[in-house]
Amino acid sequence: MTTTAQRTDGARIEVRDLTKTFGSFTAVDHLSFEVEPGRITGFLGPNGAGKTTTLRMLLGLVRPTSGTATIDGRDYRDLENPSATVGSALESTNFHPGRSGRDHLRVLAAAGGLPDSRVDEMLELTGIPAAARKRAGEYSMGMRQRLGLAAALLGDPRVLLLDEPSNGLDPEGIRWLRGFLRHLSSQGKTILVSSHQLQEVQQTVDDVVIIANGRLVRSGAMSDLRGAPSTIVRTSDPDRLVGALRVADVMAAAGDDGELVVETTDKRLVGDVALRAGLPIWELRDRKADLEELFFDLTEGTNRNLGDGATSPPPPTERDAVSGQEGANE
Ligand SMILES: Nc1ncnc2c1ncn2[C@@H]1O[C@H](COP(=O)(O)OP(=O)(O)OP(=O)(O)O)[C@@H](O)[C@H]1O
Repeated sequence: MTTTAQRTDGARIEVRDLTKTFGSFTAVDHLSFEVEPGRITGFLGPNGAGKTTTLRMLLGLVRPTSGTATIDGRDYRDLENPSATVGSALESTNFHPGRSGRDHLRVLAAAGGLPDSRVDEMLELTGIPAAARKRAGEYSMGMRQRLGLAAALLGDPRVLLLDEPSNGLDPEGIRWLRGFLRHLSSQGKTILVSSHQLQEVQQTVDDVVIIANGRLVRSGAMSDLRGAPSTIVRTSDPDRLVGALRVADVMAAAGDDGELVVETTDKRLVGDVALRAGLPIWELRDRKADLEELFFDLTEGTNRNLGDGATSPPPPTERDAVSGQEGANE
């Protein structure tokens, strides 16, 4: 791993007041957010929220109606060395089915002026060296995802844009991807990952950007979004324990299924208060606020693809795509 061994100079992604309309339909609506180097950022939203359209604008594949989407301070098309700046894997399916994984990467490497040795390094790095000679049409979904990742990494880019990279990976593959992205971010790379798999995202990302109906609904560090950590406790008489905790200056409220949510992480304190009150402890554990809960609270009922037609978009056309570049990076 010679080329990925050092820490890279960070490159920020900046989306400012970005809007994209298709006819009368607004797919992305005055969206602003930043993605920082050395961090993994999850890009979340219900189906049709505008994630892919935003990623395509960042890659210069779709022209914004207004606003800007820059990488390292520039529009994609103004980057001096695009393949060393940004790598992307937007879809995992569009490799030429008759071409081997290695040949596919060689074509991309040649186009980017990179040596063939880089191809073998990337096949190794993404765990598919044995599949190098196999035709891409025979790859499993998980292997196509890894090949897409290998293609994205060819130019050792400072920024990675990945659309649903864990789709089709088995549990071992998902664990591998998590470690792999963590390794890349520790080198200072800027990683933006769209995903629907919230449990997985929760374990992988440092920051999230959540959008709905093309608009930002929340962004920030996972640790801030989760709210204050607290403790779950279960006992025979929850009301009495709430009273006893209040005397000890600790607030508690009823949660689901007879449990209490206590506003402290000090489990020993909760246990001592219960003991003094003569109450049994049936369960005592940390409560980590759930990304899934937060996501549904923020985006409930906003899936435009399930609408009644009044708010649905027109059928996709290619006329708004930047001519000649459509699909160039995929
Ligand atoms: N070329 C196009 N012409 C018309 N409408 C489009 C076009 N491209 C995207 N849209 C619409 O814009 C909206 C946002 O689509 P987009 O693919 O960006 O959403 P997404 O958040 O990536 O969704 P998913 O999670 O399903 O991939 C959708 O309703 C989609 O149908």
